Amino acid sequence: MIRMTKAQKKYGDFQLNCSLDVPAGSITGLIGGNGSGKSTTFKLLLGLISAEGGEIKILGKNPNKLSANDREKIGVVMTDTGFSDYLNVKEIRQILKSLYSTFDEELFNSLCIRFDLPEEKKILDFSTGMKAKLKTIVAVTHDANLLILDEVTAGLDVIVRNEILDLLREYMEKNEERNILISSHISSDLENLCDDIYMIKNGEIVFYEEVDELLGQYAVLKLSEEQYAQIEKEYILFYKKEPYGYLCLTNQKQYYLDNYPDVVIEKSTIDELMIVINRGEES
Ligand SMILES: Nc1ncnc2c1ncn2[C@@H]1O[C@H](COP(=O)(O)OP(=O)(O)OP(=O)(O)O)[C@@H](O)[C@H]1O
Repeated sequence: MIRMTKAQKKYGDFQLNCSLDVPAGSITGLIGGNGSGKSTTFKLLLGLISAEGGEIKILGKNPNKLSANDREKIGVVMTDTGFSDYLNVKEIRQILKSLYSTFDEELFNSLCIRFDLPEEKKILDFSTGMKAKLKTIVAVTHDANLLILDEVTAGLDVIVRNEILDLLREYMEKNEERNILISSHISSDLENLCDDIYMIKNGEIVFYEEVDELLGQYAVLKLSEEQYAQIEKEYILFYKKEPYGYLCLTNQKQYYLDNYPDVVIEKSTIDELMIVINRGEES
């Protein structure tokens, strides 16, 4: 559904050079710190900016060649796009009706009721959570095959975040050909939602793995200087110097459990993996 091969874009000192693949039927996460290139990647995919090199395919086409019909099949949430703040839900429903032949008004109405979105209040007076819910409802109510969601959960409390994640799971359950590409810097959101995760740093993909593998086989080892000097480093992917010694990321947790019973091996979350990868060195 999505294939980017060395897609390039330069802004001053920042150089994006991104390759990623999102097959149909999956939820893929793009994770990275501030300014790592997540939004730039999404803008390239949607043809909102043009690439300076590489190849980009979305729904099998170059983003600039997408027809209006193709665009109906893509649901989008971007941080800096959306409807005018002076519109209300009622007016937005009318716009969606004329914009999308596939707009599901019944679903839109029921989701607005479920998420307590008032009909007459201007978006200007919506809270951050209400705006995020509305943007997500818009993305999932025109029968899109693909959702591209940039930081849809940013700035939301844990309850609203979970409501939105549930909505995305329901969207996926309706059709096994659907898929989602979602970016976030809240990795726990992605851990509970995605099938696989790309990590982007300084415009380049530095890491890719399936979430089941990440949670099953990966671990962070906490080593003293002495332990670090002695340990087998073949299965250490990244390491990070700490005041007490080293944090090391491995994808062979069992090997270290079996062979180094004295080493502290933490059951790692994606947040911890991300810190070692982002702040550490490749082994
Ligand atoms: N239109 C632009 N003009 C100049 N520089 C830009 C422009 N858009 C993005 N950049 C730069 O490109 C880099 C990547 O930005 P991008 O918005 O893609 O990061 P991000 O990973 O989405 O960050 P965040 O999580 O903070 O939203 C940053 O250094 C940013 O300043």
